[in-house]
Amino acid sequence: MWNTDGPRKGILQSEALRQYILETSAYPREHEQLKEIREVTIKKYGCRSDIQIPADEGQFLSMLLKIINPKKTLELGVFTGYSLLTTALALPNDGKITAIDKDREAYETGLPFIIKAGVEHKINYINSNAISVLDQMLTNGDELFDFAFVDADKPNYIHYHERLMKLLKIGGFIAYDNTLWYGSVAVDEEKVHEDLKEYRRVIMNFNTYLASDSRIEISQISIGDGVTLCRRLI
Ligand SMILES: C[S@@+](CC[C@H](N)C(=O)[O-])C[C@H]1O[C@@H](n2cnc3c(N)ncnc32)[C@H](O)[C@@H]1O
Repeated sequence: MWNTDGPRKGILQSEALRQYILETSAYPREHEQLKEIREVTIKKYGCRSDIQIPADEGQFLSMLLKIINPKKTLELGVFTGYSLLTTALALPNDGKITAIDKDREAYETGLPFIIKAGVEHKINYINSNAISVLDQMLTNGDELFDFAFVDADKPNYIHYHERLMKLLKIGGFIAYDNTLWYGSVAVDEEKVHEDLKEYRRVIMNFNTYLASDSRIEISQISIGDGVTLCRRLI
């Protein structure tokens, strides 16, 4: 099925199928406070709310975390906290998440629901530019992470990856969001809407970069807007 208008015109992507997955399996099982974050985000940010991860991706992330059972995790790109609350709920009681974002107002929009869910004690929120925080962690020689979820500015993904290769334990995982860029990666550039072109190139370059990185194994998953899961081997 093809979208017929808007910035995703001509992109092979089934909105109907996506809606089916959300309504049949994701929304009926969505945690009450995740639903509240989703709704308050739509109310405050309108169309821009679609930068938060969708409910089905949240449930995938939650299951993945329960399998990995990490104690120390990192999130780059929090926005109003949908993926953050998902992670905090999935972590064991002694698990911690360091969450970095430069937009405090967005974080504070979702914070009342994180508090209501009773998991704020697992969160260390840092209101800053992610690259400078990672550089500071490298300088400090901080304890290594078991898991990282990356959903911040796409042009920095390669820079995040190089830092995370030093900040992640061997055997640890990184999940990169948006690695299919609304499906545009699979469409010829001339058919892609102008609004998607710049980051399409950035994401395609990043995907090629990851595919040739022998320090990791990877699996690219078509959920949400695409997630690439990496495991550090060396
Ligand atoms: C796609 S949104 C994150 C969505 C979030 N994971 C969720 O589930 O709602 C991207 C976020 O990255 C943040 N961001 C972008 N560039 C950043 C940077 N250089 N350092 C820190 N945060 C950044 C933005 O402020 C924005 O809140």
